[in-house]
Amino acid sequence: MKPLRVALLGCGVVGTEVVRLLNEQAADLAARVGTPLELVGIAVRRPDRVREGVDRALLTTDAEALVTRDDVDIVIEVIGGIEPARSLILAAMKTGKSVITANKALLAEDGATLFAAAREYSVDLYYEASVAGAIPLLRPLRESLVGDHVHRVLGIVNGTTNYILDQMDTQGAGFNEALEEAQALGYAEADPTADVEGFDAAAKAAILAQLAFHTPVTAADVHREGITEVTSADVAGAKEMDSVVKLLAICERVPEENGRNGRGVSVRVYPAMIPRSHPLASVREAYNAVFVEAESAGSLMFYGAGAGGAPTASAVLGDLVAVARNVVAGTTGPVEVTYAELPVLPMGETTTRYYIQLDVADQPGVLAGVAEEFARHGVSIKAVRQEGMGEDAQLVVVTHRAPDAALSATVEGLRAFPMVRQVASVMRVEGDE
Ligand SMILES: NC(=O)C1=CN([C@@H]2O[C@H](COP(=O)(O)OP(=O)(O)OC[C@H]3O[C@@H](n4cnc5c(N)ncnc54)[C@H](OP(=O)(O)O)[C@@H]3O)[C@@H](O)[C@H]2O)C=CC1
Ligand SMILES: N[C@@H](CC=O)C(=O)O
Repeated sequence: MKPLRVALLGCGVVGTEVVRLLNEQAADLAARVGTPLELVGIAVRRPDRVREGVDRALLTTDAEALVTRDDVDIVIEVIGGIEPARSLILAAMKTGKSVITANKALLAEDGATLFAAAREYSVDLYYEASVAGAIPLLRPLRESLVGDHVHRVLGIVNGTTNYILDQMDTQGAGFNEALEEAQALGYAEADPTADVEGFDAAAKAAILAQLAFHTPVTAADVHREGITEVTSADVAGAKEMDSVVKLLAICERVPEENGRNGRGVSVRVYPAMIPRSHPLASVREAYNAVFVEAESAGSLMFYGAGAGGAPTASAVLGDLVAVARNVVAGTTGPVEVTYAELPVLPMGETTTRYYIQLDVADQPGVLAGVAEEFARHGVSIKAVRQEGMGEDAQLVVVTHRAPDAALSATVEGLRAFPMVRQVASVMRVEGDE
């Protein structure tokens, strides 16, 4: 049978593993698709770079010429970033090629343009590898759960930051030392800012929210806080609470009194304390895990390798087989439909809980004064504990749920409170209700 011809854009951490799997599993892939898959070209920036196991004769720096070649059937994009990836994907689709991409940054910024093009040119756009690496997560959301009503998606979707926080928690490592290790292991993006400032997780949260709630969500809609401000004091404070700090991506419907769809969605990424008894607390190193809570299905957990060349290439190859089968059958798979126009609510309206550690002067009235500040903003205290005495006292306060704006206003008030020497740690609390 005539082989299906595949063009690869990018041959870095993920791309080299895609090439290896295509070569090593050629016979099995051909049997699964029903026809051989032939790699006909690989676009890179620096063709002279050493790439183990890659046939140099396939390399080109002219990516546009490669994707528009008449004899190419399927394009895999693992360059990353917005441009030239977007133009190349659009050029490929315009010339009738189905596309597989791992590019969460592009999907979260301008997925609507890509989905519209896929519809217009009747081609597939598959992107399982863009969220949580090897973990089959998008296809379950897009296909298996499409008949259900998803309430919440909560998870650890960035391997680099999970690795860093895990090293800080278990090894007492410093932030920079742990980041260097994550980079050496190939987890971190080329520019680690995307990981440690939460941009990578925010892009993934946007993709998850869009699929879960069938509503348009872009990275710009996501409330984002990274882990660069997480201190050893925060990690130690979490330990005292028998908790651990994790960078969480949270997508949830915000209920309204009598409504089913909710009055909107909340999509957010921030470091938060979760109890050690919570299943997400035991997600170590660069692993990812995601909970999906749906009306009929109940709670589902997806766990596995969320980053790295081989795991990500596994997801790319899964998409490749699915797309290749569609090409052989002369059809295309499901296309995203974002029919619900749910507003993404501002962070200030989202209800959260805070852990706050204060260095205070242990004088009569300090506790009453602190409690008064919480009351002034309508924030209810769940637990309070004092440690130390005299000049060296600390108050640890854990709140009940309150609008995030009220909680942060309380913290600002406490910073200005004369008997509070320092607000030593502020961390949101998730997962113990
Ligand atoms: N690494 C990971 O664990 C994961 C990555 N992803 C996503 O996969 C994608 C690829 O990531 P990764 O492999 O880590 O990235 P790398 O930086 O390792 O590789 C990028 C590749 O793209 C090539 N490239 C860059 N610009 C151009 C251009 N203008 N024209 C042609 N080729 C170009 C580079 O060429 P050259 O080699 O010559 O520099 C390189 O081969 C990204 O979208 C990323 O977000 C998704 C999940 C996990
Ligand atoms: N840098 C990302 C990898 C791909 O998504 C991560 O650390 O999770």
